[in-house]
Amino acid sequence: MSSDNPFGSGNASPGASSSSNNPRGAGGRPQYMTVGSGSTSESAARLQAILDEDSGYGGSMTGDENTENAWHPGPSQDRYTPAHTPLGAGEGSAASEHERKALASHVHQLFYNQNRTALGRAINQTVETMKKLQEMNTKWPAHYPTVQRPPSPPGQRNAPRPGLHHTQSTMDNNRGVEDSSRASEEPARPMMRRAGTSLGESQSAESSGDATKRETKIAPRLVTPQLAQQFSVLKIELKMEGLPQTEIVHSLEKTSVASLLDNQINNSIRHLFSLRERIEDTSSKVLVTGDLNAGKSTFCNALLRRKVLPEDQQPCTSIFCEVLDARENTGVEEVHAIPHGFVYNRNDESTYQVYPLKQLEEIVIDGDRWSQCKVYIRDIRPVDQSLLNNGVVDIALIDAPGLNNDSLKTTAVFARQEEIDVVVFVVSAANHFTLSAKEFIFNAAREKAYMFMVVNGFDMIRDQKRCQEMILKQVAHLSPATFKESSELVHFVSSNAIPVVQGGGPGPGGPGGSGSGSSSFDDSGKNPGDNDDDDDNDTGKHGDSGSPPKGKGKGKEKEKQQDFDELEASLRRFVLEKRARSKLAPAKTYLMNVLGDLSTLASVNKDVAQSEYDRVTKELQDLEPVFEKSKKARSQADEDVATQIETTGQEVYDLTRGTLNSSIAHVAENDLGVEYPGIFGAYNYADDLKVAMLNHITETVRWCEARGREKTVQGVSGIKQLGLLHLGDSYTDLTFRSEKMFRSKRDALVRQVEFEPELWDFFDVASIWERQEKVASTSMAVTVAGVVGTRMIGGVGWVDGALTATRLVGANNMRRLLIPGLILTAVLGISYTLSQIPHTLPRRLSAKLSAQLEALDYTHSNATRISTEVRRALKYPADKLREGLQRNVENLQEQRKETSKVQSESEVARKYFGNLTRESREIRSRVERVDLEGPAPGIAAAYDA
Ligand SMILES: Nc1nc2c(ncn2[C@@H]2O[C@H](COP(=O)(O)OP(=O)(O)OP(=O)(O)O)[C@@H](O)[C@H]2O)c(=O)[nH]1
Repeated sequence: MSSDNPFGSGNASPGASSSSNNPRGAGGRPQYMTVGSGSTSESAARLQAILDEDSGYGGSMTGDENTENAWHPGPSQDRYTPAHTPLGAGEGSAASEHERKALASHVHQLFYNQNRTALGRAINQTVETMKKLQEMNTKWPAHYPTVQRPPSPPGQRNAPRPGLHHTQSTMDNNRGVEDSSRASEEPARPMMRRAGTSLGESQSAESSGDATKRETKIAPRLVTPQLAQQFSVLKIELKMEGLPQTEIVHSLEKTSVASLLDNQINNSIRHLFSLRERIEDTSSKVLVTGDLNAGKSTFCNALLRRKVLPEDQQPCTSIFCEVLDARENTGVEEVHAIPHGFVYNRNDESTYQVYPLKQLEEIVIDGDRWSQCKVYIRDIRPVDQSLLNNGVVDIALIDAPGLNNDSLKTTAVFARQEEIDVVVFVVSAANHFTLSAKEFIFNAAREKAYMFMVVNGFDMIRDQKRCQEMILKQVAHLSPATFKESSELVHFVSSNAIPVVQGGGPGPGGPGGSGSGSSSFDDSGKNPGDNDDDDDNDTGKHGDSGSPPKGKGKGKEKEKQQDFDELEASLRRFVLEKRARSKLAPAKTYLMNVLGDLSTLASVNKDVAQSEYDRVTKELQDLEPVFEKSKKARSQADEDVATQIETTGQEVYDLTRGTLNSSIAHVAENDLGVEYPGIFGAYNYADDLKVAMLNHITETVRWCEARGREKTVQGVSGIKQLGLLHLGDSYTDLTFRSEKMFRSKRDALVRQVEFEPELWDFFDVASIWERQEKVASTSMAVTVAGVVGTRMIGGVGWVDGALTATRLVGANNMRRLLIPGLILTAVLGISYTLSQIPHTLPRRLSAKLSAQLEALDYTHSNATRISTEVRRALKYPADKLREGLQRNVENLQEQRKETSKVQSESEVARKYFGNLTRESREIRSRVERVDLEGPAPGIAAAYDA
C-alpha cells in the first residue's frame, strides 16, 4: 500500500526521528502487517521482530538482518507506549499519524500474543490439575458441596441466597447500557448467569452485594438451585422426576457423585482443548451485512481489490458467500456451493459442489438451491496489505444477503455464531438506516456493543456534512457504544471508487505474488489502461451505476482512496481487538469459571478431608483403649473360663468319687428293702441282695450325675456372665439342655459286675462267734459247744479243754455224754449259723462287690466319666466365648486398621485439596490478570491521535 501513499513511499515523517536516524528504516520494504496506507518505520519493524520472537503466530517475515539497534522489550515492554511524535505540518504529520497507528497495532498484537500465551499456559496447567483431580477422585471420591437452603420466609417458596457469580470477562463491555436496556425490556427474566463462552456474553465479576441486589429484582418465585449458583462449569446436571437437583445429589452415593464429577471433568478437559485450539487459530471471520443494495458486495470487492463478488443494481446476493484464502483450498481458486441441509466439510465433496469463480454470479442468486458458498481466491494484494492472508490475522469475509423481512432472522442467527468475530454493517449513505437495518442493529447491540459501520455510496451525497450528522445521530440511538468510538468505527466511503482487478480470475499482473498484486495499480489508484483519470466508469473501477455528483478530479479520487484506507486500518484494528475478545475471552471466561469451581470444590473437599481426618483421629484415640481392653478381656476370660472348667470338673470328680466310695463301703448297712425269706429262700435272698446293692450303687451314680448337671448348669451360667461382661450385646447366648448329659452307660454296672453268692457267703463263722460272745443268755450246751468249739477252734487249747471236761465228768460219763453233746453242739451251731444269714450275707456280698468294683476301678472311672462330661459340656460355651472374644479383638483390630487407613487417606486428601485450592487460585489469579478489556497503550495512542 505504500505505493498508494500520498506522501510518497519511503519518506519518513519529519517527526519520526527514529526513522531518520537509521538509514535502513524508512525506505526499507515493510516487513510487517501494515495498518492503513502509511509508510513504515524502523521502530515498527523492530516491533515486528518482537512479535516474531514472541512465540505467537505473528510476523510473517522479518528479514531484518541488522539487529544491533533493535529495540528489545524490557520489563517495561507491556506498558510500552509509542512516543508521541511532534506532528509536523502537512504530509509529515499525516505520515507520523500513520506510523503511530501502525505501532499501536503492533503493540496491540504484542499484547494479544502475550495474553494468548498466558491463557494457553493456564489451559495446560488447568488440564493437568484436572487430570490429577480425576486420579485423586478414584482414590478418594470427591465430595460434592452440600447445599444449605435457607428457611423460606412465610408464604414464599424457597428463594436461595444468590451465589457469587464467577468473573465473566467476555467481550463487549458497557454492560451498564446493555443491562439497563434489557432490564427495561425484560423485567421478569432473571436468567442465571452461566459460564459464558460465546461471543457477546460480556459479564464482569459480581460482588455478593450486587448479587443480592440483583436477587431482589428477581421474582422470588423463581427458584434457582443454589447448586447451580455455586458451580458454573463442573455443575452436575441431574434430572429426576419430582426431585430438585440438590436433593438428588444428596441422595446419591459419594462414589456416584464422584463418577459424575469425573465425567464432568472429562467434558471440561475436552472443552479446554477446543478452547486452546481456538486461541491458537489465527483466522478471524468478518460478516458483512446491511440493507439490500447498500453495496456490501462492492465493499467486499474493494477490500479484496478484486471484483470477485457479483455487484448489481438490483438485489442479487441471496446466500452467504464466504471469501477465503485459496491456500486453504490447496491454492486452487474455486467456489464450493453448499446445498441446503448439508454441513460443509471441505474434505468431503459430497457436502458441496465445485464451480469455477466465474459461475459465482449464478450461484449467489440461486438461494433456493444453495444455502451458502465458499469462495476460495488468491489475494492479489501484497502480504502486508492482504486482508485474507497477512500473516498476523487471517480474515475471512462473509458477504451476507441484503436485509429484508426474509433474511433478517437468518442473518441475526448467523451473526451470533461463535466464529463470527466482527460484524460490519454497510448502510447506504443515500438511504440511511431502513427499518430492517434498525431492527438488526438494535438486536445485535445486545450481543455486540460495538459494531463496525460502513456508510457506503458517500460519493452520491451532495451535502456530505449533513449526511454525516444525520447518520451519526441515528448510530447514537441504535448503538451508543459504537457512536462513542465513531471516529474509529463509523466510516463514510465510496466503495466503488476503489480500483479493483476485474473478473473472477486473477488480474493481469497475476494474483499469486505478494508484490505482483500492487503492480495492477499505478500510484494514482488507477487500473492499467485507464486513460482518463476522471472517468469513474472505466473498467478498472466499480461505479458502473453512474457518475458521482462529486469527486471529479485526482484530488477527490485520492481523498476517497484515503478514506477507504483509513477504514481498512480501523477495520484491522477492530478485528484484532475483537479477535482478542472473541477468541481469548471465551478461554479466559471458561478458565475463570472452571478454576473457580475447582477452588470451591477443593476447599469444600479440603474441609471434608480435614473433618474426616479429625473424626478418625478421635475414633482411633477412642479405639485404642477399647482394643487393649478387649485383648486383656480375651486373655482374662480365657483364664477364668479354664479355671472354672477345671474347678467344676475337679469338684464333680471329687464329689462323685467320695460319694461312690462311701456308698460302696456302706452298701450293706443300708436298708436295701430285701426281706430274708428264711433258710429255704436264702439263695434267692442272696440274689436279691446283690441286685439291690447294684441298684443302690447305680442310684448313687445317678445322684452324682445329677450333681454334675447342676454344677454344669452353674458353670454355663458363669461363662454366660463372663460373655455378657466382656462382649455385651454381641455375646450370643446358647441354650443349654442339661438333660442331654449322661445319656449313655446307664446299665453298664449290671453287665460289668459278675458274681454269684457262694455257700461260704452264707456262713461267716468268725463273725458268728464274735457275735455269740456278746450274747448273755446262752445255754450250757451252747456254752460247752462254745467252749469246745472255741477250744477246738483255738487250736491246741481245745485238747486241754476236753481233758478238763473229762476230769469233771469222769471218763465213763464223758464217753456217754460226748456223742449227744457233740450232736447238740452241732445242731445248735448249725441253727445259730443259719439264723445269722441275714446279717452275714449282706456284708459278705458287699465285701465281694466292693472288691469287684475296686478291681473294675469303678469309682474312678465313673468320677472321671462324669467330670469329663461336665468338662465337655462346659467346654462348648467356653469355646464360643473364646471365639467371641477373639472375634471381638479381630474386629477391633480390623476397625483400627480401617480407621488408620481412612486417617492416612484423608490426610493425603487434605493435603492434596489444600494444594489444589492454592494452585487453582494461583492459576485463576494469573488468568484474571490477563487484561482483554482495556485498550493497549498503543491503541490509546492511536485514539488520541
Ligand atoms: N455510486 C456508488 N455506487 C455504489 C457504491 N457501492 C456500490 N454501488 C453500486 O450499488 C449497486 C449495488 O451494489 P452491490 O454491491 O451489489 O450491493 P449489495 O448490497 O451487495 O446488494 P445485495 O447483496 O444484492 O443486497 C451496484 O450497482 C454498485 O455499483 C458506491 O460507493 N457509490
